[in-house]
Amino acid sequence: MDTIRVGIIGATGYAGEELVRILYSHPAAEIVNLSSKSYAGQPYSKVYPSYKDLITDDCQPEDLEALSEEADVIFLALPHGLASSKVTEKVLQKCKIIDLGADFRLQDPDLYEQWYQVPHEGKGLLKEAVYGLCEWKRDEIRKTRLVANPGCYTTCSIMSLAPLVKEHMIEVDSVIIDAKSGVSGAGRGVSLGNHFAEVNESIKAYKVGCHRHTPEIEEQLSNLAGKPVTLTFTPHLVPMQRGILAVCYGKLTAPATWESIAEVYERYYGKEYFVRLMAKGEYPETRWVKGSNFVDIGFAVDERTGRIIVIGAIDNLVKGAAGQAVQNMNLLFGLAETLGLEQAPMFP
Ligand SMILES: NC(=O)C1=CN([C@@H]2O[C@H](COP(=O)(O)OP(=O)(O)OC[C@H]3O[C@@H](n4cnc5c(N)ncnc54)[C@H](OP(=O)(O)O)[C@@H]3O)[C@@H](O)[C@H]2O)C=CC1
Ligand SMILES: CC(=O)N[C@@H](CCC(=O)OP(=O)(O)O)C(=O)O
Repeated sequence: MDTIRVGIIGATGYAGEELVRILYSHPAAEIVNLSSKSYAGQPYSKVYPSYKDLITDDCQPEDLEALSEEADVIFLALPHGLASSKVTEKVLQKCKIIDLGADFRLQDPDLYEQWYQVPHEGKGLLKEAVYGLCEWKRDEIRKTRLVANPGCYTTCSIMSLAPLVKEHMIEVDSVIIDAKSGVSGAGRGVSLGNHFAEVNESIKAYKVGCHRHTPEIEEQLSNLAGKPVTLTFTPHLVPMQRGILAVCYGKLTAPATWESIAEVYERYYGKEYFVRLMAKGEYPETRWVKGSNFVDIGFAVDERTGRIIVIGAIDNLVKGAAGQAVQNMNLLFGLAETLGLEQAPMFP
């Protein structure tokens, strides 16, 4: 097996660091570049002392074009609005790109500009960008040069709802997603709303009715449904380091039992290594997926109201970011999808 040469831009952020953690042990990958704006010239192990004696390289100033000559794949783990101007045809001719940010996720650039309030500088590349939700898009991912790695809330929500939407088993205007995230979902940058005293022993909803993952979930579910899906998405910040729990409600289009729904989930996910379906009466918890690339999914049918409640749990930094990005890399290079990603969850 040839070694895949990997560059990480934005290596000092939480998603970048999680890429480093996973790729460090990946049997077919070698990290050849760790780029940073603020820490260029400093040892990576000084930014993250957990890598003392493991990674001796310094952070490099960012130079995507030069790096594309050296690397087979480059991960971008930057705030939204930057990747769309950095990824060019010239870069893509030399290497593959996996963008962990949002710039290439929405197919419609107007929708992007409306929700993100920044201009999209790479409109010409949107057509070939593939939304990297591996379990649903693997054939397209294998053929592309540019992967738009999904967001953390979106991964958890879409994975939880997709079989029902695809099979037209829930009303497309009835979906409500009530999701909770650990604080690492907000990144390493310090902000008033995210420091310890502000989040500890409290829980808050935020960006109510206006979170930018709403159009991303709607667009992907609409593609699966073959008609527009509109939904309500409410994110919450909870005092834990990692994890997303998405509790998704929908009105069933026809009466169903737990067993009949379970049969559908089994059909779509029964052979998926990273999807773990719960038994009747069992529901996912973030602590059971922490540090792993698993998506745990459980559900209940409320026969009284005709509603279904589907609950999904992921680690936001793994299946919600770096783990899924490495899963995408494995697909791009024809490797086993699970390579380097078989870590058991960590507990507590
Ligand atoms: N955290 C999460 O759970 C998830 C994050 N994502 C996405 O991944 C991306 C990175 O997120 P995350 O790691 O959390 O964010 P962080 O704030 O932790 O890290 C951001 C990184 O981007 C770099 N950076 C910031 N501004 C600039 C700039 N102007 N030019 C170049 N580099 C810059 C920083 O570099 P430095 O400080 O070294 O200068 C740092 O390495 C985002 O798009 C985010 O939405 C997606 C799913 C989940
Ligand atoms: C807790 C928290 O703040 N989470 C982030 C989502 C992280 C993520 O997935 O962001 P992107 O889709 O932009 O990549 C937020 O709500 O903005």
